[in-house]
Amino acid sequence: MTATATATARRPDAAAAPAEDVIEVQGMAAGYDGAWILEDIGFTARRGEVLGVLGRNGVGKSTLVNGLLNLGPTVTGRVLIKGRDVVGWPTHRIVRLGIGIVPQGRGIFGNLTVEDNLRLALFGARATAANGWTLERVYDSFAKLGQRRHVSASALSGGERQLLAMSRALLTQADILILDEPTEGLAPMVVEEVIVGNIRSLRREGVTVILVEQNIALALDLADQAIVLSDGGIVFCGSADTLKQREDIQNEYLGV
Ligand SMILES: Nc1ncnc2c1ncn2[C@@H]1O[C@H](COP(=O)(O)OP(=O)(O)OP(=O)(O)O)[C@@H](O)[C@H]1O
Repeated sequence: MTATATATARRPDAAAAPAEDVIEVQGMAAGYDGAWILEDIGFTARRGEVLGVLGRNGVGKSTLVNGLLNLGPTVTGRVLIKGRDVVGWPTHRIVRLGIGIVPQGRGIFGNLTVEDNLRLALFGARATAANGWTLERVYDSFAKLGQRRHVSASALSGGERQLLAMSRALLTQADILILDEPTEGLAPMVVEEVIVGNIRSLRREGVTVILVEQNIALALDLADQAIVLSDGGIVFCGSADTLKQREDIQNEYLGV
């Protein structure tokens, strides 16, 4: 049922940076209270690529990505982030390697302004080895946030909240960004205008994106590589282009 594979296909417009593996997972199990949700998980993600994490509701996608950061689930096996095995590390130490997460539900402070939300993220950032993200760069890259910097975050639209959450993660100096269902609850036009374009530009800048998505068409459009989870393991690991052609896998495991 499970499969471990390293997928290597790259899109022609992939970032020019060397395609080093920034995440390498081997024989990982993750679960809660002594019961494993996922076992024998193995995959790699390369710098500047989008990796889609797909599967039906409740299959363990959030458990997997939260496990990478030691954010709740119990994890065994090997989780190498930029070559360091982080299993057992506290989350704050893992984050310092340059990996950020935008959790499902976004995790922003509604009673603070947009700018205060961003400044809080900067406050916790590494003092050295910065990835170059500053408030000014956020406002340049995500113009909508610049226009609304003094507005309370609770007044933002769903798409703007998602941008704010992504920006907060980038300001912690992340160059690996985990997005857990970024399109959830957003209108199709907002998804297209706000999410798709910005994920593409992050990728062009060399940010590695781990994209957990229920919207399979969108994920396959954005992703270079994909893994599909089912029954506690990986049932597909390979290029998004291959998965696009595997209607059997899409039908059986993704309900397409
Ligand atoms: N904190 C927790 N404690 C115990 N069980 C949990 C916890 N979080 C999730 N689970 C269980 O782990 C399983 C996988 O949940 P998870 O949220 O990882 O799936 P998912 O694929 O992300 O689902 P969805 O697409 O609905 O967000 C579910 O059976 C869920 O009930």
